[in-house]
Amino acid sequence: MTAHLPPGYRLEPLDESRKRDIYDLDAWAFPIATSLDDLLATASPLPWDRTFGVVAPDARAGELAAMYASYPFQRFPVPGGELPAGGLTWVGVHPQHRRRGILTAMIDDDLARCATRGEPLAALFAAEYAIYGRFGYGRAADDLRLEIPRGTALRDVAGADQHTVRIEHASQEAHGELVAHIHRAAGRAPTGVEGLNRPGWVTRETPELQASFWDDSPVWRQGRESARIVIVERDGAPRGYCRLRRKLDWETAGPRGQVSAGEVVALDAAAARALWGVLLDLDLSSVVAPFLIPVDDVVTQLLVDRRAALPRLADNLWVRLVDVGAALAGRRYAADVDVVVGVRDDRLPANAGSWRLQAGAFGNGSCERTDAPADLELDVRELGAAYLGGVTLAALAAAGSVTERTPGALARAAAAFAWPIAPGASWVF
Ligand SMILES: CC(=O)SCCNC(=O)CCNC(=O)[C@H](O)C(C)(C)COP(=O)(O)OP(=O)(O)OC[C@H]1O[C@@H](n2cnc3c(N)ncnc32)[C@H](O)[C@@H]1OP(=O)(O)O
Repeated sequence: MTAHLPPGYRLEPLDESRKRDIYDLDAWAFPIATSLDDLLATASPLPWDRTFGVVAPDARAGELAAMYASYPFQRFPVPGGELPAGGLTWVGVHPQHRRRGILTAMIDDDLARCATRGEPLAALFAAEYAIYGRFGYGRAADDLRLEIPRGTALRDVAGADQHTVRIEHASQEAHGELVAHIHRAAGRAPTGVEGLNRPGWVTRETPELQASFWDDSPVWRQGRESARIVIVERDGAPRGYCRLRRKLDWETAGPRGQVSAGEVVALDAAAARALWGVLLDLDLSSVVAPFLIPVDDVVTQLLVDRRAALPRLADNLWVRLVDVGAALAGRRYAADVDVVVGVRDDRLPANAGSWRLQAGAFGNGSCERTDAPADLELDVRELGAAYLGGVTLAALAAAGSVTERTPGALARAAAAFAWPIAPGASWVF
């Protein structure tokens, strides 16, 4: 099913010279109080060779009706490995032009480009939950939002007291390499076991994404201080970091400061305990709110009373299989598996049909087309949901979205597709 733009509309590549038009359109799609000039002063994360606009038939010079971009993730973490993926982002349609099929046409354009570039996956963060399922994206990961009261008790971890602490102004120049190194290492082996990675723990792979992450323009402060960083070190080597901003409010009863913590990332439990110990004891603060954390993050085990942190679940990554064969062969499985999967895919017919997946537990596998009857049948959307190992095929079957044709196949496949580490990205793209 390939959609086309409405009559008279045309798609065109956008380069950096169109930045003002892009930010103007973006501010129409995502209302924001900040002036266009202030927005233009921020570091742009956009990949200029993968950014596209839609122009209406009656457009004034430079005026955009819609846009989208796609980050080039060469090393998108999948269970037990990495694959190229397109990270769909900055999707926006001007309110004047909505609900006439422009997003649908842009999705088709993006998926076709992913296929041409050899990216077997597409991934995104959804602005609204209901938008992307119809296009074959499945909700593949959740994350936790916490509000942890100051002084909340943490369980002890041996070695935590061996760490020293640095608290500094955060900058790319001073901390860029340190943060990139710890972030990547923490995703590659959260338990210290090589190969047992965190799927979806995508890194900021381009210089533009790096610059945007570190950008500390006043626009992003919203009444809070400039960016700071807490680093915990052991024997002089950095083992964990958290970039944060504090905001101080006074009430009759005293100070009510909030700590907006960005990523809280550590290389082992002792470093995590040391880092959270600092965050939960900052003077004049009353609550620490990490932006988002994986659902199985170490802190969920360290909190003596997790309820006190008011945990809430949010959807994290959505995944779309662009090339079912390459995607299924490109990840590892947590149990031996030999299953024929019957896939429906109305958008990308090359994915539709039966695929035989064979793999040994935590080893290499293959996925080939077959004429054999399917053991399991499902839509490509469900395959995307299960792909990172955080949503089980059994849960999808319970909801009527996966059909078992061969008795026993669901249990075996569900165990194999699951992954010991919960998936999720630590930042929103
Ligand atoms: C990965 C990211 O960048 S997420 C950011 C997404 N952007 C935003 O949320 C900004 C504000 N919203 C917008 O810009 C637009 O409304 C968009 C991009 C969400 C939708 O664009 P449109 O061009 O109106 O979508 P289009 O006309 O192709 O709609 C296709 C289908 O999706 C449905 N749809 C579109 N938006 C939504 C929504 N927010 N919630 C539920 N359904 C939606 C339409 O109803 C339509 O359904 P139908 O085929 O059954 O008729």
